[in-house]
Amino acid sequence: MSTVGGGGPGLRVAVVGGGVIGLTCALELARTGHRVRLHAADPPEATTSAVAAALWFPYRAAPADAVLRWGAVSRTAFTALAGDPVTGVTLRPGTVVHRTPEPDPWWAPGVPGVRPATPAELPPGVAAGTRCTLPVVDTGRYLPWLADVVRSAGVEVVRERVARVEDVPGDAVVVAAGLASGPLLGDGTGVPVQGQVVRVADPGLTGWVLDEDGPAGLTYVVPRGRDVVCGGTAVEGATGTDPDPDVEAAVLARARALVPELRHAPVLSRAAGLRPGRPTVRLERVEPAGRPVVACYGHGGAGVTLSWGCAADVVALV
Ligand SMILES: Cc1cc2nc3c(=O)[nH]c(=O)nc-3n(C[C@H](O)[C@H](O)[C@H](O)COP(=O)(O)OP(=O)(O)OC[C@H]3O[C@@H](n4cnc5c(N)ncnc54)[C@H](O)[C@@H]3O)c2cc1C
Repeated sequence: MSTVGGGGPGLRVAVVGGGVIGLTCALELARTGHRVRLHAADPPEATTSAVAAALWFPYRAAPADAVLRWGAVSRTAFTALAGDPVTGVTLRPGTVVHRTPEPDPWWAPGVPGVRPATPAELPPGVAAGTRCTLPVVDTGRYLPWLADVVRSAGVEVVRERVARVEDVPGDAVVVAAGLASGPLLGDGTGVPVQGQVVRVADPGLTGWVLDEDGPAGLTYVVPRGRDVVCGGTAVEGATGTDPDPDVEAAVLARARALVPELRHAPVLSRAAGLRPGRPTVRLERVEPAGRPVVACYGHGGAGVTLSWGCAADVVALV
């Protein structure tokens, strides 16, 4: 066994992908004692992960039972990180809006303290909702922090685009390259789900609002202290990543209708990204004979939400 990366005496493990999934897998593998090299085509700030709001919420990810399990592990991890401001993670109360009565949301078993929203906690014109406190991950701060922790754990980071998994050196390979993972593994079931956000100045909001089924489309408002992320869109099959001014105007109008305090908040920045959609998250050992290849991708609109739970399973599979 030759040496790849820094760290302990375990296997030489290559991780392909340096978004939230690849970084978290690399960290957990290094902490377990493996010698890890991370191959990433782009820096963290140029990934889909950097576009995410990111509220802990299991949006557009399946299967439900595994998603709840991965989500619960991640929620615990983020709750611990929220104690340290440098991580960019905070715990914030908020309301999930229900356009039709939903007394027991499917995701609620993973979240303690879930209760029906009181009328005062509901946005204008909304009849029902669920109230809870969830992690909010400011990816603009979290990803650089995570990348630093990854390097400190002895992971060697290589900025390169992998063309073939077969060519990647190592005793085991983890494919965690988001939308690019399917093509690397001959899996054609992935689909981009384009999402656009606009970030405005935070007028001092205390809570987030999520309206998945709004009459005019998906809407969320996620305050992060230095800004508020307003979204969003979910366009299956669209591949553009340039923010569209008309879409932005519509997103802002919906966000301001839900949270009138945003009416005069100036726009600070904007972004669009491609969620790695897939019928189900793929987390399995795909080449049991010979060296292990572990697939970890297809997290849809919940990659941040599932990151720590999926990384724990990846470690077990490696
Ligand atoms: C508008 C929007 C809002 C969102 N909001 C949330 C939210 O609130 N909560 C939440 O949990 N999730 C949210 N998401 C979803 C979340 O962003 C994704 O699920 C997550 O970023 C997927 O992470 P990933 O690491 O798999 O992929 P990515 O972040 O896309 O990273 C892929 C990595 O692989 C690398 N790569 C690709 N091809 C290769 C190759 N051939 N060789 C080497 N490296 C390669 C890339 O350079 C990159 O480093 C949102 C997404 C969008 C677009």
